This record gives sequence, C-alpha cells and structure tokens, in this order.
Amino acid sequence: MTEQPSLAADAARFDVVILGGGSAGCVLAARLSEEASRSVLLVEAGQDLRPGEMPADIASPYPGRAYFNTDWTWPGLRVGMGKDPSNTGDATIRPYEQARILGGGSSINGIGANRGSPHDYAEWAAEGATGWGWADVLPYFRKLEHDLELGAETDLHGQDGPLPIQRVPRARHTPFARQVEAELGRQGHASREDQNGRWEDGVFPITVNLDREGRRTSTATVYLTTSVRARPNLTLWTGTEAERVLFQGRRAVGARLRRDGRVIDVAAGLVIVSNGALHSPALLLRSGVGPGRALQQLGIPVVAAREGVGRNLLEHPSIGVSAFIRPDTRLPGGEHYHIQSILRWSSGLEGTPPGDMHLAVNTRSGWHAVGHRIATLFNWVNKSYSQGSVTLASPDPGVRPAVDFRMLSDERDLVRLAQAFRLAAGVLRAPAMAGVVLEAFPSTYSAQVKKLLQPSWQNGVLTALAGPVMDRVPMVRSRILAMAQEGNAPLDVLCQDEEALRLHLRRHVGGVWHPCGTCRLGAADDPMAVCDPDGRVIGVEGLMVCDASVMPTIPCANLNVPVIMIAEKMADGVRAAGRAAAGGPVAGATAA
Ligand SMILES: Cc1cc2nc3c(=O)[nH]c(=O)nc-3n(C[C@H](O)[C@H](O)[C@H](O)COP(=O)(O)OP(=O)(O)OC[C@H]3O[C@@H](n4cnc5c(N)ncnc54)[C@H](O)[C@@H]3O)c2cc1C
Repeated sequence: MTEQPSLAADAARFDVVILGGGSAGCVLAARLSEEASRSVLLVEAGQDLRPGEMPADIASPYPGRAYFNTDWTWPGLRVGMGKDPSNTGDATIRPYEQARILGGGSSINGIGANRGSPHDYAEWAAEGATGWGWADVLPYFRKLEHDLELGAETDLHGQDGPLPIQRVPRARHTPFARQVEAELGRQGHASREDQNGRWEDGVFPITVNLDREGRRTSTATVYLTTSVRARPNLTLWTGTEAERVLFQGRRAVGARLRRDGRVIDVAAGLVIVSNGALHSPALLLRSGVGPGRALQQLGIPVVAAREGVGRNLLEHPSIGVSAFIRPDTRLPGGEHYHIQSILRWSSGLEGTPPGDMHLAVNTRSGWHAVGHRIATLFNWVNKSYSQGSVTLASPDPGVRPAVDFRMLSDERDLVRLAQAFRLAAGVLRAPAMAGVVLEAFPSTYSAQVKKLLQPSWQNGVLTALAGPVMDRVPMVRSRILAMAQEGNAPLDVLCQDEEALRLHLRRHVGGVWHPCGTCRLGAADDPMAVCDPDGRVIGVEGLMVCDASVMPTIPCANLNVPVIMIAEKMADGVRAAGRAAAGGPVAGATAA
C-alpha cells in the first residue's frame, strides 16, 4: 500500500477551501466570504457561469436543453437503476446526468423549487441529525428565498433572500394542464395554491426559481453576484478538479487539485467537500475516508474507517405515462416553463407519511418538435426507501465512481410506483380527456429517447420532419412512438396485468436526478453516519461535507432548495464556530 501523500511545501493557503461549486458550494463561498477576514477558495471542475452571461439554453425558462447538453454534465457517468426482472439480476445500466458547471445542478436542473414536508426534517432529527427539525430549517428556507408573490404573506415565506421564487399561474396553464387538473378534481383531488405552504395534498401550480424576467436563477449567479466575486478574500477557480483531500495524521490540511493539466496543492484551515451526492463520497474514498476493507483492496491508505461513506444512496423512483396531444392543447411555441402543476397525494401505504407521492404535469416532453407534441404525467415516489451505493471502481480520479441505485429494491417503492402509474394512466384514459389526448402510452427515458433529446441540429431536423406527419397520420405516429419506446408493453396490458406492470417498472424505472444520502448526518456514535450534525466528518478534523450527500433520508421534494438550505445553515455554523474560536459570541444564527 502507498503512503498518504503529503501537502506540498509551497502550497497557497486559504482559511477555507470548498471543493465543488454546485448548488451548495456557491452558497458556502458567498456566505463564508462575507467576513473579510476569512480567505475562501472555491474549486469547480466545470466552466464558470457569470451573472448576465448565461448561455441562452441555461437562462431559458424551458430547461430541457440545459440538462441534456453534454458540455455541462459529467461525461461517462453511467449508473445502475432497477433490476431486471426479479430484483436479483444485473442492474439496468443507464447514462445519468450530473452537473459539471459552476452552480452545479442549479445551473442545469428542471427549475422546480420546493422544500419538502415538516415530517422530512423531523425524520432527519430522529435519525440523529440533531438541530435539523422543521423549526430549525424553516428560518433557512426563508433566508434563501425572495418569494415574488407571497414574501410577506405568511411566516412560511421569505422576501429578502437571493433566490427568486414564483408559481406558474393557472391563467397561463395550457388546455392540457387544465383538463388534467379538472380530471384530478373529478377524482377527488383538491386544487390548492401554494406548494411551499402548509403541507397538504392537492393539485398546485408549480413553484419555480425563475426571476421576474422569467430567467433561470442559479446559485452561480444569485449568490456569486458580480460584487461578491469582487471580494478580495474570495478566489474562484473553475476548470479545476479536486483529486483528493490531503491529511496530516487525521487532520485535513488541504487538497490536491488538477488545474490546466498541472497538479497543485492548496493548504486549508478547513476543507469542505461539496461535490454532490455521487462525487463527494468518491472524493472521500479516494482520500482514505470510507469502509476500511474496501479502501485497502484498492490500495488506498486508510485515514479514517467510516463504513457509511457511499452507502444510503437514495433517489426518487419515477415512471412516466405520456400522451400525444391535440395541436390546440399544446404549450405555445417559444420559451416557456413546461411543468405547470403538480399533484401531491398520499399512497396510504402503512408507515408512509402524508404526501408521499408526486405527479408532475409536463406539458411538453422535449425541446424538439416531437417532444413539443407530447405531454407527460411524470410520477415519482417522493418518500422512497430503496437504498443503493456509490463505490470506487478505481482510485484514479479520472475514473467515474460505480453507482448502483437499486431502485425499487424496497417493495414499498415498487407497490407505490405501480399505484402511481395506474393513477396517471387513469387520468389520461378518462373519457373527459378525449378532447385533448390523441394517443396515450407508457414512456421512459430509453437510450433511444435520450439520444433524441440531446440538443443537435440533426435531432432538430429529424423531429421537425416527423412531428407534422405524426399529427396527420395516426399509423405513422403509433409506429414512431413504439420505436422510441422500444420494448414497452402497451398501456392496455400494463393497466390490466399487475405482473406485466411490475416488470415494466423494474425495467424502466428512472430517477429524478435527486441522488442524496451518501455521506449522511448522524450522531457521532452512529457507525453508519459520516458527518456529525454540523457536517464535520466523524473521525477526522478540519473536514466537512456540505451538499445533497449529507441528507439522512430523502425529503418529499426536488432537492435544489433543500440543498441550498443545508448550505445556508452549515455556513452559519462555520461562522459561529469561527466566532467561538476567536472568543466571540457563539450564538450566531443569522437566519431571520
Ligand atoms: C438534470 C437535473 C434536473 C434536476 N431538476 C431539479 C428540479 O427541477 N428542482 C430541484 O429542486 N432539483 C432538481 N435537480 C436536483 C438538484 O439540482 C440537485 O439536487 C442539487 O443541485 C445538488 O446540489 P449539490 O450541491 O449537492 O451538487 P451539485 O449541484 O451537483 O454540485 C456539485 C458540483 O461539484 C462539482 N464537482 C464534482 N466533483 C468535483 C471534483 N472532483 N472537483 C471539482 N469539482 C467537482 C460538480 O461539477 C458540480 O458543479 C435536478 C438535477 C439534475 C442534474
């Protein structure tokens, strides 16, 4: 086994080095550099994203081009999803998008902005994340946002934070979205107004982080504003990859980076790992923090044996049911946000919390001319229990981690996803929907579909030719849909045959790009916890993790806003600890 590498003697020194400039990393950099006496380095592998200079596909309120643009995601990342056919065989391997650009997920994601339920955070506290109950996190949800509609209206909303939040008003909903809401109403689901209000079931206009001009907001632009970037104590290195954390004994003393093809070391008083839920555990493992035996097998010197690193990988298992819809019910051409409402509902399965299920009403299903003609009811299990893992395939930082979600390995997830599928299919096949739906079908992000969703002129031309023909000739339409959804059983069969549906779900289950849980918070004496409730890695000093990987359980939410909340709260913790070390007042929470 090789020795732990040591820090280069000429390494530049910073008080805090943040590895990963994603949703969390940018927030940390902005908040921690507010105190001029603290020098901060933010390291990001991807390219910069400057305020006022967003590429059109990122700024657009329609996010479907941003998340499939390979310039802004990690190349070569493939993951195991479900298992086919019995949950014991090999995993279905699929490409999986994770951001590689300043702002991380917030720069390319689907722009949905919600928080999860009070139950989620009570669960975190019960799992040993003391100080993360609903009353503890709500001030930070308020601090991070500027709710453009309800800022001062209730004590649930904020009006002074960097992230603008608004709802897609019903007045702008398409005929398809309106008909879906009407049908859900007939089936007993109430219409509600505020997805981030009191936790209750119903159909809500979706809440999004778009600014007043209808542009995406990323933590790279609303936290790292031009004036924040001008701070002399903040250094920003994009195009720079973190290879490992460097230790002296059990104290983290810096990081080894690859920048412009060269390896350089930086020294740090505190290292914060914010590489996201797949790359943060990989970085800890490469650095010698993780399951001892696995590290030894890879020849990595063990700094601290933490069994939980890379375990407890969580995601929201998803499945779509789509419809080729009539021309006059589609989203108008141009740049518009496409998910107009969401249904929150409760499965009622024993032991599951209220509002454990989510259905997004997507009024288009791709950036191109065929996607524009297809609407999707996109279902996911919002409180899921299946656990997967992230392990290292190699100690080489250039090799992607091995990721196996083991989706639906917990029977409760399978049962509820089947319930969700039937609900969505029931809506699209309801008699009242005949005026909007031309053809309903089970949909998946198959390899074929993902290939077509990559922004390119070839895909643009191909779909521009196919779309109008699909409108006019039903037989051609059905053939093209069947080809793209290769291997799916027809909707009729899936609705009638429980076994066929289960097989379909195991084969085609997807996620929502919400990986989390792989460096989870917990009590210091919990052998599977990776970080203590302050985010400090247990068993070493001078090292924190701050991103989606610290979540003990998955919240009933899209994860961007919860991640920003985590970063706001941990930044406050670091600042309070700094004041305490300097002999100042400890009580330092700045969230109002
Ligand atoms: C396609 C997509 C759609 C999504 N849709 C939504 C949505 O609609 N609403 C929502 O709330 N959430 C959504 N999410 C999820 C949400 O965006 C993420 O949960 C959130 O951004 C995670 O934040 P993070 O800080 O944990 O990680 P990230 O934001 O992924 O940040 C990690 C950063 O670290 C960098 N990095 C990784 N390894 C290294 C390294 N070795 N060296 C240097 N830098 C490194 C990465 O390049 C990245 O920028 C979506 C995510 C994706 C990918």
